[in-house]
Amino acid sequence: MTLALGCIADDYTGASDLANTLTRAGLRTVQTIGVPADDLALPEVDAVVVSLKSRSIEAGLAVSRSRAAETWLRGRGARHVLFKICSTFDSTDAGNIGPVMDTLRADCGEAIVLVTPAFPETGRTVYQGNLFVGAVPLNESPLKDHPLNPMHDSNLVRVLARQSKTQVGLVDLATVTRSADAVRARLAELAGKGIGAAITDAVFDRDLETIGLVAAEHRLSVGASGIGLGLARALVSTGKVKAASASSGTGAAVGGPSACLAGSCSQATLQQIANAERVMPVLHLDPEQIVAGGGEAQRALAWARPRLADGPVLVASSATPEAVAAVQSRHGRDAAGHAIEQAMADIAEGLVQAGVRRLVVAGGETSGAVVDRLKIPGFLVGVEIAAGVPVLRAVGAEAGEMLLALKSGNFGGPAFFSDALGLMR
Ligand SMILES: Nc1ncnc2c1ncn2[C@@H]1O[C@H](COP(=O)(O)OP(=O)(O)OP(=O)(O)O)[C@@H](O)[C@H]1O
Ligand SMILES: O=C(O)[C@H](O)C(=O)CO
Repeated sequence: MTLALGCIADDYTGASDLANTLTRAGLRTVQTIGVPADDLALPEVDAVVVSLKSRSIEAGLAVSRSRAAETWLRGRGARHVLFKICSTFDSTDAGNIGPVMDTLRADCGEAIVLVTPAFPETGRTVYQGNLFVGAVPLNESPLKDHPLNPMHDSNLVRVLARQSKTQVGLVDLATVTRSADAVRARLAELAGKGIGAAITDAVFDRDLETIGLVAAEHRLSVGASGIGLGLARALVSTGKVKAASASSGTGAAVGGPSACLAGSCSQATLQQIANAERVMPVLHLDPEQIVAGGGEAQRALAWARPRLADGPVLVASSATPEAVAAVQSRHGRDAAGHAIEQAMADIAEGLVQAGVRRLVVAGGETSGAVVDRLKIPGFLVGVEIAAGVPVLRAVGAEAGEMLLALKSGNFGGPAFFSDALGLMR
């Protein structure tokens, strides 16, 4: 295997999102869970997205796991590595984007790293270094209430500078729209001043194509699916990769019972759950019972099992920012988050034991806990359900043939759960 592009994603939904984008841009792509075991049978691909559950863990651990992934990717020919972060730059001042970027940059000897979370397809744009979610700045968006990484500053030059050891500069939109050469010159100017990272403006896909052309000449970049799109288009347009047609289906039908799990507390997911209640049974978990070890997962499985024969069910821990804050104030943000993630994993394990082979999971951390518990080592990318969310076919899963959809909290349309199950046959 000689990779054209290696990617390290800091959560599983983000990895799935990026794998979807690369596939649709013509790169044969596979998503792995962690660094793959040597005996995992992977197809011949142009890109590998190594999924880590590293976004909200201690920075040192995030760095060591990212370095192991980088070593594996570069050992398989990846000249360029993309460190895939959230399009809403989910992180705190304690890390992890800055520390991981600093280490990967030192490892590959890169003078300066292009950084942009822009992903216009999902309404993420960057202007003068400020990240917008739709029409509002990041710090005025629902991401200000994120349970684990609340975002209170939309100026990413400031945000990254607080996390990184290097100085952080800006490549503004006027430079990006001027030309790739103008971007190259700006990067050289910044690097000449000892600046090691540059937040790069992007508002349209054409800006990402310019950025991707320049980024592909470097060894490392940091961003979301948007820069992935730019890199993929650059690899195809420069002839480094022969574009492959994206999957038109999800392969052989899997069948069997289906279920949905929602741990994301995003505004989008809350709306999607409310809409799902009109078409499938929905159980809302009690986070207090989960944290107290009150058998909430067992209660959920006892509720779900007799309903699976009649159709899909949805089990949700998701709650409003106010309710989440109340739970966190009583039990601590990390403790509450971890306990609920593990309860979701318990429920997923029980559902698979009950025969479920088609599973939709909402939330990156939630997906990480579920996929790890199901011991799924990798995924092939199927059809796109919504921007940033494909159907995934498990590779090497203990349970055998499975289809999953790992939905980023903020992604998907109002009827996402039904839409997903309709494509997961
Ligand atoms: N009712 C609740 N109270 C407190 N915390 C909760 C509750 N429900 C879920 N959580 C926690 O909130 C966090 C949600 O993070 P997760 O990454 O799963 O969703 P997300 O951030 O919306 O998704 P993405 O990262 O894909 O955008 C998890 O740690 C989860 O355990
Ligand atoms: O870039 C995004 O928003 C990705 O989908 C993600 O990282 C979700 O956790």
